[in-house]
Amino acid sequence: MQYDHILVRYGELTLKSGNRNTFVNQLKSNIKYALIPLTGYKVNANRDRMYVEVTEDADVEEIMKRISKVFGVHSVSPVVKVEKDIDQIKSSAVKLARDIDAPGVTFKVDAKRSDKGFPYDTFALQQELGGEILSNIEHLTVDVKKPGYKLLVEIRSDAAYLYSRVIKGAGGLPVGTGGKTLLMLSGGIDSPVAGIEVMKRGVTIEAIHFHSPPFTSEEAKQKVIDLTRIMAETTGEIKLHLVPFTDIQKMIHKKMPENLTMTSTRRMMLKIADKFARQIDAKALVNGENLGQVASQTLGSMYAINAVTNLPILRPLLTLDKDEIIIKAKEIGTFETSIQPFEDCCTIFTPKNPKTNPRLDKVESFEAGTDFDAMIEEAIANIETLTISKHTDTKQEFDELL
Ligand SMILES: Nc1ncnc2c1ncn2[C@@H]1O[C@H](COP(=O)(O)OP(=O)(O)OP(=O)(O)O)[C@@H](O)[C@H]1O
Repeated sequence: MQYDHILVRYGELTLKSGNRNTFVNQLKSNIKYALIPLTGYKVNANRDRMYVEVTEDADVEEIMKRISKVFGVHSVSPVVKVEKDIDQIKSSAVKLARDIDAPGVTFKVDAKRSDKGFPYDTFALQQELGGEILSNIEHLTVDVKKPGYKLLVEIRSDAAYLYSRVIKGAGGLPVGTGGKTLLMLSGGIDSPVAGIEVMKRGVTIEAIHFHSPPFTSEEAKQKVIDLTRIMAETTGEIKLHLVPFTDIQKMIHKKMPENLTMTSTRRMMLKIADKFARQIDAKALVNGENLGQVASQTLGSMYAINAVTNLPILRPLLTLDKDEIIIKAKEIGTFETSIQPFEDCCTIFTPKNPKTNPRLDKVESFEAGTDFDAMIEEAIANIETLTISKHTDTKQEFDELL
């Protein structure tokens, strides 16, 4: 069957009646971005739903797959649009039914009529179309209770729409409608998943990454670029801020007792993220922390680390098990990149026995002996910012260039 439109149903947008136009426009622009560089489509949006008109040579399956991954999309269906004329509707219904025709297959016609002026009510329409299909197609039989296929017909004000498939969308809200956050992005499994989770609620992210060359490699930096690129696939460009962290890490190791270096490292990262978030007008920080997973993520550690900021910290993975996070990382496509073995600055400087319940007053008094604030200012002044989109070179392409 040749489909001429893809019907896009909105998710929670229905709840946001006040800002509906803003939401719809943002979703439209996010969908257009997700479809680059495909051709053969035109996106038409109205307050209730979106129709993407597709030409005969368009790759309808790929277009649907991409749209279904955009946050704010509840579901998509490939549809045939015809005039509200019973003969045209019948002929399209038969064509659709031919696609599912096979021995033993059952079906049911489900009609909806928002145009009450249409001469057939839903029951009569179902009868007409069911009868037409049965008399034209060899194998199909009707089963109204448990049909193998549903053939859906909607009679709306502008036209009639027919379809049989409903593909689940990503849900959530369109990215760009919920303010800005700063994601603390390591090269690990968790933080990219945390970023995607908050984007699902409509917020935009910029990412901040701490690296310590020459202790961390170019490959480790490229890995973070690759992760950002995957996150940017359906959501638009993401700014990635790379903070030179070597001097601060060296100083921490020189001045702090070994078992407090990890706590202090996290506090310095958070101080920088806090200051920088304010500069870019981000209203919250996001990280991939998970309660109890490692020494820095016990309640005691979080208390001592968190004390340096009063910005909200969003921790969307806080209560998940590692295997649940891995499933999500595989779904969004970051897992394979995250497990590449290039070391992060925290891994390299990890102390043998980090304190799992560090005392805040002790950490603060040790830190007070060093002018970390000046070093923090310097690190922020030397941040390198990259704008990453789905067109940014991947590590593989980057390697091929060398
Ligand atoms: N080098 C870094 N740059 C930016 N943020 C970082 C960095 N290292 C850690 N973080 C932040 O701190 C969080 C906890 O990091 P940690 O390495 O302790 O745990 P993790 O559970 O292994 O997380 P991940 O898998 O994201 O690395 C990360 O999820 C991330 O948000």
